[in-house]
Order: sequence, then C-alpha cells, then structure tokens
Amino acid sequence: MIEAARLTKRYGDVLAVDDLSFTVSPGRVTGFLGPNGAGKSTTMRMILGVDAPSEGHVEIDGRPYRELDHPLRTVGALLDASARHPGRTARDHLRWLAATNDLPVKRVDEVLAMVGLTSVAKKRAGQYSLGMLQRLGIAGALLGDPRVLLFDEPVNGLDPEGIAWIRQLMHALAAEGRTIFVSSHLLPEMAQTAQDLVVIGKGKLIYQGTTEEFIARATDNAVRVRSPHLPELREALTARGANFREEGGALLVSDMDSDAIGELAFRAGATLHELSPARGSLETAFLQLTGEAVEYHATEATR
Ligand SMILES: Nc1ncnc2c1ncn2[C@@H]1O[C@H](COP(=O)(O)OP(=O)(O)OP(=O)(O)O)[C@@H](O)[C@H]1O
Repeated sequence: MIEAARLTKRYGDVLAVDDLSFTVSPGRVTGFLGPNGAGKSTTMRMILGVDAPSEGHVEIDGRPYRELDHPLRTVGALLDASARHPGRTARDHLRWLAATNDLPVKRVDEVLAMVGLTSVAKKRAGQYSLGMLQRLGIAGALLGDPRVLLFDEPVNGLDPEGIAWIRQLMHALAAEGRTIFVSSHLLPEMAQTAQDLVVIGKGKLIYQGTTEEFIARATDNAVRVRSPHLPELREALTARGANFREEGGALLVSDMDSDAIGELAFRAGATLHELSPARGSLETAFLQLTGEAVEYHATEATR
C-alpha cells in the first residue's frame, strides 16, 4: 500500500505538488493521471525517496522509503527506461543491480524469463529497441520480488503488442496481491488497465476512486435506444416526462435506466433494435474534470 498525506513539493516559487493526500491499495492497478506538469513525476520521486517533500509525507507499506530495510524487496520502480547503461548486457546490468542490493543472483534469470528477454540477455543494452529497454526496466523493478510497483509512463513508444503485454503483466501482478501504481498519458489504454485512479491537476488531488465512477461522474449516463417505432416511443417517453434527445436516428434517454425504458417500450408496442448504455470515455471524463487544472491552455501558450 502507498499512503500520501498532505504531500507538498516546492521548487523555488513553483508549487509542483500541493497538499496531496491519496491511498493506493494492494491487489489493484491504480492509474496516476494528470495533465502535463501536474506533478506526477515529482510525486513518484517523493514516493521513492529521490526528492524530499517540502511538507507532508508518503509511506510505502507503513514506512517512508528512506527507512525501508530492503528498499528493492519492498518497492520496484520503472522511471526512465532509457537510463540503462548502454555498454552492459541485460544480464550483467541485472546482476550488478542484484549484487549491490543484496539480492540473490539466481533471481536474475527468473526475471529475464518473466519479461521474455532470456534469448537476448547477452546482448548489450545499447542495441536494444525501446520495447526491450522497457522490458529490461521492468525486470529490474521485479528483481527484489517487491509487493509495491511503480511505473512511470511504461507504455510510451511501445507497439500494440508491447502495450498489451504490459497490461497483462500489471493485471497478473495485481492479482498476486501487489500494489501497482502506474502513470500514463494514453487514456484509452488506462481505461483498460487501471481499476482505480488517482487524478491530479496543478499538484492538487482532483479525484481518487474507481475508474468506472470517474467516467460516470463526468458524463451523463444516457441509454441509447433504436426502434422502427420511433413515433410511438417518443410519445410514450414524452408522456412519462423523460429527458431525451435524438442523435443519428436513435434516442438518447438520460434519466431512465434500460429496464424502465424496455418496459415502457413494451407497453407502447414499440419494438426495440437497440437498448444500450452510452458510456462516456475516460478521455471525455478526463478533459471535463481536469479542464480547469490544465497549466497552459493552447490559446495561452500561443499568445
Ligand atoms: N527539478 C525541478 N526544478 C524545478 N521545477 C520542477 C522540477 N521538477 C518539476 N518541476 C516543475 O514542477 C511541476 C510538476 O512537474 P512534473 O514533472 O512532476 O509533472 P508531470 O505531471 O510529471 O508532467 P508530465 O506529464 O509532463 O511528465 C512543473 O511545473 C515542473 O516544471
């Protein structure tokens, strides 16, 4: 578990993180979202003890990072995948990491197999593609078999196969009861990957909760109805005082659930060809709820 309480970071006059409190639970994948400059990387650095908070604190399984007896056995992180030593082979890099952190060297081959790098383990990291470097970074994060994992933009620059692989890996790690905290700008991907979200803007908390609730909160949960008997249906909905509008030959009903609409249509003798919840996307919800918190709007930036 990760617990941040009133976390604040100032860089001179810049308030990068502002009184931020949130919890990341085990057994779930939690997405960390926010517009550019919102303070995500700064928060991750404070969780990992790289930056000290100006105020507040953040704990991993009940202790600040700097007080952990075995940091790599407690928390693994993928921060900047390109920061691997280019002259070293993947296996040597991981062996060095294991040796300097008092971890068993036999774990190196296990994590190489987990991330699918066994066959290229003797190649120098400088010859690796971005996707291979991401896998190597993840192998390093898994080396200490930690209960908590942090990934900063893990799917940046990856092809669809690599993205799907990372998504499955995160789900599998969460299913083992680990705490997974992952930042990404790819919202459709996060909608599929993260069960929970922490959303920040200008360093402040905007939302903490399930992904489903975040999307539901920002978008009207209309039900889309298609019928060859639209006039009858319209009449029945109007008589009922329902709130609806037409869109592309269908009706979007915003204040009745599917059950009630189905029964109403049945009584009105209207055949239904479609009765489906028109759910909003994470992208729409994100833009709506963080709109106020975007640091520089395009119009301002181009002035
Ligand atoms: N070392 C630093 N010195 C001064 N200002 C910094 C430093 N690191 C971050 N900042 C500022 O703090 C704010 C938050 O930056 P941060 O990189 O944490 O945001 P982010 O949400 O990770 O952004 P992005 O999505 O663009 O990566 C920004 O205004 C940034 O310019």
